[in-house]
Amino acid sequence: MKKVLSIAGSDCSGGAGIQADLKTFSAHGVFGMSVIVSVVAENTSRVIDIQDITPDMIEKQIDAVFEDIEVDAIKIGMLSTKPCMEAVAKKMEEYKPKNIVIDPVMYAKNGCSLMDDNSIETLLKVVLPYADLLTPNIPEAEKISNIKISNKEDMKIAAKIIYEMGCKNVLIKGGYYIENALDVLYDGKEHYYFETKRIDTKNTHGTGCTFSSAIASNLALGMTMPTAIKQAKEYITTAIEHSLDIGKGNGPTNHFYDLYKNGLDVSEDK
Ligand SMILES: Nc1ncnc2c1ncn2[C@@H]1O[C@H](COP(=O)(O)OP(=O)(O)O)[C@@H](O)[C@H]1O
Ligand SMILES: Cc1ncc(COP(=O)(O)OP(=O)(O)O)c(N)n1
Repeated sequence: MKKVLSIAGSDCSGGAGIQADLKTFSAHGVFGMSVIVSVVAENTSRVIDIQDITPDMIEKQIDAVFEDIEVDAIKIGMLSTKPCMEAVAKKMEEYKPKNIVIDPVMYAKNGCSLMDDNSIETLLKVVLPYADLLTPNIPEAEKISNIKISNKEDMKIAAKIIYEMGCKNVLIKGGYYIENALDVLYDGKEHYYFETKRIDTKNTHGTGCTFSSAIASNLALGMTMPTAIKQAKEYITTAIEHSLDIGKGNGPTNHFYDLYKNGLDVSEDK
């Protein structure tokens, strides 16, 4: 069984962060592991508070995984402060794992900040170079590239600017902000486009976490980058199409729709 690690924050309401990552790993048939970087008191409507795990404890969690288990891919999500970023980058340098997908989480969909604004330089200089794939959404890509993104052409330009900062591939996700759900990949040579119709739903909590974890799972399973993204795009689109009206705000996506769509038989006399 392929083994995939999430290094991210915990969303107690279950739709985003570590919880979304582990559900996504299970839905892909890979063995999921987690290093918790921050504990976030949040739900489908708001972020109440954030408590970071100490850098020393982040490092020890990463050591505990790597001294024992071969890791086939990593998804890195919310890194709220400079010390958290430095701890994770130090361990990436030490263990040099393959297939690192980094979702540079800055804000939750409800607008609440998940990253200290003063840490962006550290994110770009210390963390970004470890990314086999960086997956910013439009506001994150605007912050990183320093350009305004309003259409596909802007996405292409921003992707090139971000690629030049040192990641191996960049995928700008246009789901929430561009008319169609268009994502643009740039690998240093070519642009690739992944496009679906925009699904009219408010229940999109955790889409970015789920998408990046699906890509990491697919890379662990041996797919090439474009194929891993194409398959993950199909997965996230289905998960959004069948998203769950749970909570009072933006409900979560449905990670196990494919598993349950025909009715899971849980009878005992089989
Ligand atoms: N309403 C939607 N309909 C279809 N696809 C969507 C929708 N919202 C997001 N997506 C897709 O979900 C994935 C995650 O993107 P996005 O929601 O922009 O990330 P984030 O959660 O980081 O803001 C992308 O493939 C994006 O195109
Ligand atoms: C703990 C934690 N990590 C990341 C996020 C942001 O997740 P994302 O997939 O971008 O989903 P939205 O917050 O935009 O719905 C989070 N909320 N919590």
